[in-house]
Amino acid sequence: MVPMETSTKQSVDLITETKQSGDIIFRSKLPDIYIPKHLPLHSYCFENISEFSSRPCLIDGANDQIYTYAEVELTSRKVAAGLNKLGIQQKDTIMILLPNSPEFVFAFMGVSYLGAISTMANPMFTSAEVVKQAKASSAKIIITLACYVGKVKDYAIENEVKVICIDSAPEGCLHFSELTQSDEHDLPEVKFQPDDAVALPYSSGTTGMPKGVMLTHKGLVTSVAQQVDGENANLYMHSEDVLMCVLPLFHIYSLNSILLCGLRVGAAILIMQKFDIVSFLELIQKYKVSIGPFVPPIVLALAKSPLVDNYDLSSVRTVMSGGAPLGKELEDAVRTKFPNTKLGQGYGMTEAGPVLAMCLAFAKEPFEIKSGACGTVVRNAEMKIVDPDTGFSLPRNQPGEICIRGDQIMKGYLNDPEATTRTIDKEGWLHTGDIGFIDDDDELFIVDRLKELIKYKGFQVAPAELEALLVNHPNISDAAVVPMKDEQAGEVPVAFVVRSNGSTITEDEVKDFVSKQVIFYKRIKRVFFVETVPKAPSGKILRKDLRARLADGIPN
Ligand SMILES: CC(C)(COP(=O)(O)OP(=O)(O)OC[C@H]1O[C@@H](n2cnc3c(N)ncnc32)[C@H](O)[C@@H]1OP(=O)(O)O)[C@@H](O)C(=O)NCCC(=O)NCCSC(=O)/C=C/c1ccc(O)cc1
Repeated sequence: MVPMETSTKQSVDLITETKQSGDIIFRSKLPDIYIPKHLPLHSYCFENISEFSSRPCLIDGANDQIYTYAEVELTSRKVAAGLNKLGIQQKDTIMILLPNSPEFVFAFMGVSYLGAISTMANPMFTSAEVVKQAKASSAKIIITLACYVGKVKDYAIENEVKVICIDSAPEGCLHFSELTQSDEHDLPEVKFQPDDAVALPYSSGTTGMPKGVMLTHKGLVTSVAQQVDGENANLYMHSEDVLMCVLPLFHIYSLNSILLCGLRVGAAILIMQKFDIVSFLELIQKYKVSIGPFVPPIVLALAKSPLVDNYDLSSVRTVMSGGAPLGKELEDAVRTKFPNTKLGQGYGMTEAGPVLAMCLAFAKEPFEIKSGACGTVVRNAEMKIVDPDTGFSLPRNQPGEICIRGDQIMKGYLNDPEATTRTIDKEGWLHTGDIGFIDDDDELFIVDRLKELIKYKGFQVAPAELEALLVNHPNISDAAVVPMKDEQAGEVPVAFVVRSNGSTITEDEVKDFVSKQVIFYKRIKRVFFVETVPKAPSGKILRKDLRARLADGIPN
């Protein structure tokens, strides 16, 4: 690697705001660096492995099993060879339907070695939700646990999709050892293009149904480099760090900012399958976790749970919160409780690759930051704030839509050019649907959301998906779903429902109808019956009006 960074010293006259074709563009306070964008993701992640090949790479929190870097790298190549033996070729898609586990990592990296694409799905999804994603992504193999096979069995048989289990494989399924016992030398020669997709997470973006987000080798390499590369890395981590990996790897936050960043620097990645406060605290103490990338509900638990005082958490030097907004009060409370820990926020969105902004207090040579900010735009990228009505870019301290440009953003949505052009404009700017401003110190503050999205504990809920289910009910003629504030979850989905003529359908009936079809976090928490759903002449639901009604007090 040839770092082009000449100085890591903070310079007061660094130009972080420039004008280009009339646009006001913001950049990081950190200088741009050389990023090896030509490398495939796995080569980039394991580029420096010789420095730490015998160090722990993955620690399985469930059974204390440790896999070294050499083992993880070799097993990933074996998985690639095994997938190839099963007929998987470059550009084919594999579905990873797994909770956090070492096998998740072997599968994801193995798929990368083969030039194939991983689509990750929440194993708690209902059968309909999994099948929808498997179908849309044309997944050829599904890697899962025996207890989830029932969700995909019929689909797999009808479509000749192979199912591989990482535990005991039921009849008709293969065992993961078929992959890990392959000869790594049987890997075919793969010619990688930087713009080839490697990951296909699903996200609804600013509007509509969940869509496949094509993240490329170049995009993910760039995103990881923006965080952990350079003499003065923005998110400083190294091979002696232990990263807590409790956030689900099937979402891009954990996949990118924990797994891929951790691999790049040679850190130990401590895998937890499910959040449970006692085991979480025990594992932090036992393995001396130093970096905790979390979401606000976990930060809340750290601030509020009396159990925290029973453990020695002094090894934790960095706590990052992302995935949903962290209130200033909570941030201050945690800071007071853990004075020796750096706490700050990162701002990500699946489509943006995902990281747009990162707290500069996490840099190797840290900057002063303010509570409530979600970081400063990452290096090697451009950010602008756009007036949603006029499209003009705005100066500091004026809120508008946050837009980002750089090699890290998605290539586009799979098979959806219309949604892609709605999100990435002709000049390459990705429009986030979030409203924020940049202050005099280059810190970004998010203040509102233009997009429809609901965030339950950092999990995405797409209103359009729930509305489509609701209007399918014979006793419902129209429906709109919006977020309602919730202390535990941040937001929960609630529905405004128009009954069909003469129908007496009740709130519980509506809730049950939806609950049967969706994962737990998409369940509708309240139903408000209305005469009509407010709509613009174009037919677009006026969600702002409904959100305002909720803010004024519970309707009905
Ligand atoms: C760990 C959390 C915070 C809390 O988990 P929980 O305490 O189990 O609560 P849940 O509400 O999630 O789960 C509740 C239910 O699910 C059940 N459950 C739950 N996982 C299980 C299980 N593995 N088995 C079996 N039952 C289970 C659980 O038992 C429970 O069941 P029940 O009591 O019947 O309702 C969990 O909500 C969580 O992982 N949230 C994070 C989601 C997430 O990663 N989002 C990121 C999206 S991508 C993005 O925004 C990117 C931003 C980004 C930002 C910065 C960056 O640097 C980069 C990126």
